[in-house]
Amino acid sequence: MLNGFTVAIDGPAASGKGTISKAVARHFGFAHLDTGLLYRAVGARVLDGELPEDAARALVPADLEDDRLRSPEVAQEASRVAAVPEVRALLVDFQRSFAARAGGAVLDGRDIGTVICPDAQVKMFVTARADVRARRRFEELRGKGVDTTFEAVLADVEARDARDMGRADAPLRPAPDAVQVDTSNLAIDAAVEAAVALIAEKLPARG
Ligand SMILES: Nc1ncnc2c1ncn2[C@@H]1O[C@H](COP(=O)(O)OP(=O)(O)O)[C@@H](O)[C@H]1O
Ligand SMILES: Nc1ccn([C@@H]2O[C@H](COP(=O)(O)OP(=O)(O)O)[C@@H](O)[C@H]2O)c(=O)n1
Repeated sequence: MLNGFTVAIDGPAASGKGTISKAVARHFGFAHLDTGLLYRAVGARVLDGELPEDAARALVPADLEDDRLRSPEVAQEASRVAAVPEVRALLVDFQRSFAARAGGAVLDGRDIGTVICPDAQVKMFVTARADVRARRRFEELRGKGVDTTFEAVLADVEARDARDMGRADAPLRPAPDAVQVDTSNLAIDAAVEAAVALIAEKLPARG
């Protein structure tokens, strides 16, 4: 009954998209796709010497399991390859098929509500101040043993935001019908509750 029910969650780097997406997927039993991983996997292949378009064409599911994908170096390369229209075009079908799967789906990224799933039943645009996002990502990376500084993480976040908002193809911006949630002063539980309430309102009546 929920076939094709899609939740689109977009926003800048480390705003909390993934955290909210995972939690609502668990809550409603939806499948979840972190679309950033696709661009990160292309970026990782490019760091290994492939050309962006070849890398996007060669992508296989196992690429998404690579431990390196969460590193700041791969994040930077991901935002570079994400500005290449051919790369974006090669990733569209996979994302749309995922969105159409049985049982409902939540996809998080930059252009889900604007380009990939413009007809999504629920659209959220998650934001937070850059210093707050960088602080959270810094703590997360430090927890994983990555050797970095708050300043370096802030620079990464700001550089990627600028590139993601400034590109011509599918720039990062809220869809006109997206509900904007600023998590700067919102705990994870409260952010998840807001998302759950929003989705519950739009779910088709059961029974
Ligand atoms: N509302 C919040 N309050 C505090 N920390 C948060 C909140 N949302 C996410 N985080 C933390 O911030 C980091 C980035 O969140 P994540 O969901 O990975 O962001 P994104 O998917 O947008 O990059 C994670 O370590 C996560 O646990
Ligand atoms: N739908 C998407 C998802 C990610 N991306 C790109 O991929 C990069 C990494 O995305 P991500 O979601 O994994 O990054 P974080 O927000 O987790 O830091 C972003 O900076 C974007 O350049 C995109 O262009 N479109």
